Amino acid sequence: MTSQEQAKEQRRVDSVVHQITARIKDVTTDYAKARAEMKLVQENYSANTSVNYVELDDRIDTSADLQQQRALASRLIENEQIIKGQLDTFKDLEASPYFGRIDITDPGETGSEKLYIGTASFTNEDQDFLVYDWRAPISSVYYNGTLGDVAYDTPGGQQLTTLKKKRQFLIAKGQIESMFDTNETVGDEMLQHVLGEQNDETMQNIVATIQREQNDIIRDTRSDLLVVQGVAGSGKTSAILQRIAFLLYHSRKELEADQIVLFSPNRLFSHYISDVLPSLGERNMRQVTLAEFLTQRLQGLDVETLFDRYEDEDTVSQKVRDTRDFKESANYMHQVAEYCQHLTPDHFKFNHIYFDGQIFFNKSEIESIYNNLPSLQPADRFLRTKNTLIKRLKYRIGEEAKSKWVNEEIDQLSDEQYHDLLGSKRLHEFQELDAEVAFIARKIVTKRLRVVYDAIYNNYFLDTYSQYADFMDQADLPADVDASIFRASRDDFLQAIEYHKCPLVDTAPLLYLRDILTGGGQNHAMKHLFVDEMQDYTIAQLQYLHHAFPKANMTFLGDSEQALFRDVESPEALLKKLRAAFHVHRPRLLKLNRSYRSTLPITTFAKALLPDGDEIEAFNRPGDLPKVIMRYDFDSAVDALEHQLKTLQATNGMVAVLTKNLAQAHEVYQKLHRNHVDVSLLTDADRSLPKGILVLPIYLAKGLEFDAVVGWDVSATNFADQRMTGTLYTIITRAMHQLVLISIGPVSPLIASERMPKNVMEIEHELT
Ligand SMILES: Nc1ncnc2c1ncn2[C@@H]1O[C@H](COP(=O)(O)OP(=O)(O)OP(=O)(O)O)[C@@H](O)[C@H]1O
Repeated sequence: MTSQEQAKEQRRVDSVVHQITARIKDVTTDYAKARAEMKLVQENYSANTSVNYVELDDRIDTSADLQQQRALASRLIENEQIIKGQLDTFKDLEASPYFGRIDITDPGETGSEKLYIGTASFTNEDQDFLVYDWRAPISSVYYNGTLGDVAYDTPGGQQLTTLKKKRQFLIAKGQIESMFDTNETVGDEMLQHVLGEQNDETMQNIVATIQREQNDIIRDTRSDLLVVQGVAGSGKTSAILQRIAFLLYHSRKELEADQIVLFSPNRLFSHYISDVLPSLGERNMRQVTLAEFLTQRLQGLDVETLFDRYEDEDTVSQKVRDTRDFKESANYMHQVAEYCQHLTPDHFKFNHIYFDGQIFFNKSEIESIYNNLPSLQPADRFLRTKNTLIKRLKYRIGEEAKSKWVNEEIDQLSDEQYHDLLGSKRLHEFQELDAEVAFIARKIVTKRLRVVYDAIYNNYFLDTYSQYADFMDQADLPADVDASIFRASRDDFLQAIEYHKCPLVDTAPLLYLRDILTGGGQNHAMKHLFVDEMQDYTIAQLQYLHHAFPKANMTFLGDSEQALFRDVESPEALLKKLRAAFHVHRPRLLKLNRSYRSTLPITTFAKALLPDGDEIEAFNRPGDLPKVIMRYDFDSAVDALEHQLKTLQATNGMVAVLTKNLAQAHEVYQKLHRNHVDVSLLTDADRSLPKGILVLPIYLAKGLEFDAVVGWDVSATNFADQRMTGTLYTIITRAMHQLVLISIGPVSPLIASERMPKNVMEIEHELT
């Protein structure tokens, strides 16, 4: 590229930046005005609330007034936020207005048109686009097309054009740092530059360098189930976030950020990705971990997490595993649904409803209400039972209101308490005093019997735990499941419930059963459901999520090779299972085989670990060979670790020691800490990554990446067989630039295998 050409492009950058700066000035003035207006309304609002609050007769007028002011305030807040958002976007554009240029010639035209593409659109006063948003229909030409004729989708249908030139820029602080012309989707020079950088504490957007196959995921608006199998570091998480930004842009009117939910692997991850959408001018979607979601739905129970399960995974027998596999299968969930559909009233596990230690509604009464209803769907019948109970409760409130104690209580009321009970009713609104007293009496009793109402409302009259145990008693077991082990798992469930705990394996079927019988638990407002690290979910859990968000399109992303503590499943087999379980219309499987995160030597090493690692395509970024260090006792292994950490820290920002489980993380952390090494131990409760050296179990590092990684104790004892391949592979692929593995005693057969070429690593034995 000639320097003349670069100077010409720089002049355009200067001109665009100049116009953006001018716009920032205008918008800053608008913002100041919006804030001043907002402040005025707020002051007015608080003055009104304080003056009239105690004057009873003014209450109603004031509240109407207040409501108006509240509405005005929320409009102003919204306005202020929009202006603030614009301002942030323009400030980002001012530093780096665009990253790409395409020259296109439309059919029938002779000359070509230059379009510049950036993170957001910018138009001048004549409404000419100086920068196109990366999500605009025309921008897909930049990501998808090689030079020549290309087609792109627009709301009006497919359009054709000829792509004459594609240019990439790296612009910082208004200066072009480098630019390249490329015929590829996005040229490798640019990627080399971006990927070679040190890790930031949070993830960055990748809009300037989105690859063609990632673009397919991002711009898919057709599929109702999109399953992405992507190797470690292939940009699955990045693709999710850019996809969300894309969907929000394309359905501005119909889709809000909080109608999108992302299930993320852990809380650290939630923090790690939190800056991406704001950097693209969008609000973050909702984020939840599976453990948080289940705990929220099973309030009062301490739900076992996947992390708890990993901790004692080594001790589980094959027979127990078979039972667990059954309970996590689509077949089991199907049996739950069938059971609920065919449940007869005499098999319902109704509970008495108690008040003050006495039975208030007897379960036989509840059963007979249910029994006398026509045979509808279980949930409808349950709802009607609930309504009948509420009616009966109201009747009993009416009766109770006539009793002596209530009258006595009314006599004891102070004026203020009396007014409070009247609520929105006004004094003397009743024609007769008796009516007013009767009203107050009902209020008193209603308040007293609130617990009964709550018990009905919250469906406490159905003992879902016993019901689920009853389901297990009649479940149809597959041949490989041992009846006595299954029976024991039923007893374990009931025993856990006694202690207010719930085994993870039972959560999805239990919730499913509860929802079908009681008609709750479905969120119809959610339009998109994303699951990252899908390989860590069971089919039963995914099926429950589909049930819980029935209107949501689903995007599931994962890497079957990163399944922790279990065997790998092919993506095709998984899609087949999902298809059968979900009854979707437009499923699609996409694969990402190119890995971007790690250097070539690290990816080559990781590939060699996997039986079908050849499918992984490494991005060619140079770096040191991974080091495997063997020591023969814990103390000398820690010495080696300390030494390595010192070296790694000199050239790397984020260094992590990754262990198989929390117990080992504790052990290493304590020893390092005692030796005065500045380290932090991360646990499930942590939400952000501190600076310096980190020690954490691998399951908390899922989805994350570090400049340098030390894999702790990759010995034959710790990583004994192929069931640990996924765990080891996940550890290795967290490293961007440097990787060290330390083994106490002989190294794992997974590393010392025939398949592993010796030239992919540097081995250091302890000299004894
Ligand atoms: N097109 C791209 N341009 C620039 N960087 C990219 C691109 N795709 C991926 N990356 C970078 O590669 C790294 C890995 O991406 P990401 O975390 O999205 O991968 P992943 O498939 O979710 O990984 P894993 O399954 O191993 O957690 C990140 O640093 C990301 O920024």
